[in-house]
Amino acid sequence: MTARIIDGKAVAATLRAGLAERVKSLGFAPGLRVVRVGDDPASGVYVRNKDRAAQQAGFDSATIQLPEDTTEAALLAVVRQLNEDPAVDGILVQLPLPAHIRADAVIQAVDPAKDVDGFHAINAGKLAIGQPALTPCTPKGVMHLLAAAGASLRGARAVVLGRSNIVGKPMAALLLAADATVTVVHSRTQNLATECRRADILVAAVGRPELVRGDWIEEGATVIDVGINRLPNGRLVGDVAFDEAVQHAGAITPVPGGVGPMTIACLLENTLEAAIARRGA
Ligand SMILES: Nc1nc2c(c(=O)[nH]1)N[C@@H](CN(C=O)c1ccc(C(=O)N[C@@H](CCC(=O)O)C(=O)O)cc1)CN2
Repeated sequence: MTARIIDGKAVAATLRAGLAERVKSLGFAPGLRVVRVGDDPASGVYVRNKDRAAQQAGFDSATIQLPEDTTEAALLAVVRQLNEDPAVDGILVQLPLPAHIRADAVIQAVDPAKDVDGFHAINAGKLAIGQPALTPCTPKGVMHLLAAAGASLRGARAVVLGRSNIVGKPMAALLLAADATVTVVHSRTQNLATECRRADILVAAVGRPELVRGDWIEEGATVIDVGINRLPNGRLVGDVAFDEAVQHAGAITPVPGGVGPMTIACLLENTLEAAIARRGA
């Protein structure tokens, strides 16, 4: 079997075009502010791409760039100012932050109504108990990809590889809400390969280049690769050994061009949702 490739760039472009149409009909431009601290080069690329995508879709978007030696107190003051600004609907603090800043303190300082990353404990808690919430962009993007691929989730065995607050845990909650039977596995799980082989739907989000081999994949399974790992030779690979996996999966996302573009499209979707909820539009 050779898997069908799930084209994240195309799905993201369609989602962004639909959002741009909805923004046009709003009569105001939803406000997004992305805060970047320091000079991490990958973050620089992601933040520029977010800003460009937001502006193209008609959002009022700007990046606030702060120096590497910004103190936690100074960053918290910026977040508080954005919380108070009525023109701002969505706030995102780009991660990773420099080591001297406690990321969690910053995440919990964002007004939950403007938390377009969906990382605040209020939004994470609502998602966990099945209430409407701003939902983390990457797992939300995965759900869009699964829908675009025609994956049927009800009663399917879904395995999430990774247990981060940003991807693994919210991913499991979203799949559970869609009636999948969900197992979360991680670096300490015994017999990872055997666990993964049980999956009809496998979401790999563990941050280990090409950890998932072809023989970890059930014939015909849908494989979503959230990993974005840069090898020393500069090549970008996922958490799944794509050339092997494509021989077993029924459908698979590539890296690049799979989940990554969806993360940005879903940030715009969250910002529009936050704007509508805040302004009663
Ligand atoms: N505050 C947040 N920080 C981070 C998040 C997040 O959701 N919120 N996620 C990641 C980075 N990220 C968005 O911020 C992100 C990563 C990758 C892509 C993407 O489009 N990747 C391309 C490849 C790009 C390349 O060449 O490097 C792809 O996969 O096709 C978008 C967004 C960590 N931080």
